[in-house]
Amino acid sequence: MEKNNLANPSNLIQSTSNTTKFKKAKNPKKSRKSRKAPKRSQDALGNDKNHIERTTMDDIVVLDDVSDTEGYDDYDGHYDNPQSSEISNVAPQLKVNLLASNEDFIALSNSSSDEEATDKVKAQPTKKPISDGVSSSVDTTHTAKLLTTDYPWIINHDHSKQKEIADWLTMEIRDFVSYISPSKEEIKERNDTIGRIRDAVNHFWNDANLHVFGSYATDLYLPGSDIDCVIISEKGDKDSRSSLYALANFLKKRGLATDIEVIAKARVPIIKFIDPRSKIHIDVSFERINGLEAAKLIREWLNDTPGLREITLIVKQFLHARRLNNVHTGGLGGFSIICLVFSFLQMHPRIISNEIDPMENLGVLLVEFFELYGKNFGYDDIAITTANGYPIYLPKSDWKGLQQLRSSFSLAIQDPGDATNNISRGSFNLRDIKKAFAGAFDLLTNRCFELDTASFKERIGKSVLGNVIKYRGKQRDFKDERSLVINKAIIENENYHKKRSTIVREEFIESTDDTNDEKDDIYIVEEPPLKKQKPMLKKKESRGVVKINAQRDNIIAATPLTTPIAIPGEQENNDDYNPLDC
Ligand SMILES: Nc1ncnc2c1ncn2[C@@H]1O[C@H](COP(=O)(O)OP(=O)(O)OP(=O)(O)O)[C@@H](O)[C@H]1O
Ligand SMILES: [Mg+2]
Repeated sequence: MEKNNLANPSNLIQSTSNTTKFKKAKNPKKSRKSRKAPKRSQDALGNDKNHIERTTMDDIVVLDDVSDTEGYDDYDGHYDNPQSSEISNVAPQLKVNLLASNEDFIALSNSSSDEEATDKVKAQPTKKPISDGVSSSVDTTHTAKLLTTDYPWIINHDHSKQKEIADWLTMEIRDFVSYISPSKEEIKERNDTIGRIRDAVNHFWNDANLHVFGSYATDLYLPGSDIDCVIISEKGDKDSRSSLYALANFLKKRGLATDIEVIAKARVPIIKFIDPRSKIHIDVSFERINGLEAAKLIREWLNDTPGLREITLIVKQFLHARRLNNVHTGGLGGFSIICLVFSFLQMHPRIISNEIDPMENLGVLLVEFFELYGKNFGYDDIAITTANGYPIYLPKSDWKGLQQLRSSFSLAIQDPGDATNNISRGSFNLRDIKKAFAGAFDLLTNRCFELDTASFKERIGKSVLGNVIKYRGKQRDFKDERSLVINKAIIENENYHKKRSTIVREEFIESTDDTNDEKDDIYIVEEPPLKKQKPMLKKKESRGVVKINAQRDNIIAATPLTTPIAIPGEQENNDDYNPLDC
């Protein structure tokens, strides 16, 4: 069993090298691929994890998960990264070295066009990288403007003159984020894609609508990320095997879907396909609102947590490039990554005390993130959860409903929308994830030391961040054009929640009116009817002593699990919300 010290961010501050010094807060705030069919996967013990029966009907792959237990663990929208045979087939020791030395890099985008581009890049006579592997030139003569550098975010963005290497890293992180953030065309393409599929769904089922959740509804997508959607209907009956198959067939006949897979019997039944026009991978699930709730919550986290988007995108790219973001093969999914970064930033002692401005210290924070989850975190004993909207650490033994884990050395993150759900339970390859994070910490700190002692001349054309992440694919502009085109998925998700809260309020008023009629002037406040209490956290309440104590006591908060905050009149499956009214 692997034992670790408990996570203690205050240790991290001391252990961070002089080359990655924090920058004090200037204005401290007042307070705080081509789609492949999934492979049969094995669990940590080598047992067949999901007994998938596979048939093909009318070119649609139908997958039946007869174990019917795992749901999101198996079908979570991450088949976009078929396991790299190069990595999976190497001997374990070598694999570790590859992960730690950043030699396992796989290009960023999963869309077939970008894969093609990547292949072309490999075929190009690329300029031989200088000794540190960095080349800052771009082959502009080639019509497709393919990159001949692994670190394109440094092109025309030279920060080598920065006195503090930590500042240099912070600037590179910002450049990377603006480099991979979506252009007007990309946002429009995603909007149009969803529009086409929604029209088809409305046409096929007149009581149903398509909603978007996941990274497109939170603006946390990388180029080539899939789009997660859910169909919700008035009748609530669209999750049957026959409905899934009928819709898949309809989309195919309309020319709206290729490479279709129907995964009907998982806990979360799903259709996966590629939109032929945009080549974007789409996942459609059915009759579940929790993803829509999570999208709203994550957007609130993003508003309240400076640096969350930046560090999350870097970590996502870091894991994506190592094929460690695929839950199906034991990697860490997007949702878990966001929770880890949110928890790290929200519990950082120097952010809590307003000593530092996270946006000015992204570099050190990234190094510390890798140190925390690569070296110090107590995976054996500690779970991550939220209380009153704030993340806290919780001894695993205090999480009463925690599902059986494959091993005590495993990540446990409580779903903020469902206290019984450990969202990282499928991430059984924690050893490689942890090693990759630890390796990234070593690589980044070594790089900082190396560049700190280098002359300005020696630093030219070098990258700090490029020591741990790379980008290959089509050349992009440094344009974050999210403010120029509306992301319709976000607007629709906001409208969905507005509409939903209006219905909930009206129902509540109606139920109290009835009471008044009957009892005349005897005023009785009735408990609103609850089908099932769901602990979806609302906006943050008081941070109180929970987190402060958690920090001081080595971040073990012996607080009870998230207190359920019930929404009056909420019905889990039938919320009376008519998506067509939106
Ligand atoms: N294990 C899980 N349990 C419950 N809900 C989950 C789980 N995994 C994913 N989800 C839901 O699906 C949504 C999308 O998850 P996913 O892991 O695809 O993240 P993402 O932000 O879309 O990242 P990516 O860009 O890599 O697809 C989450 O926001 C969450 O609502
Ligand atoms: Mg997704």
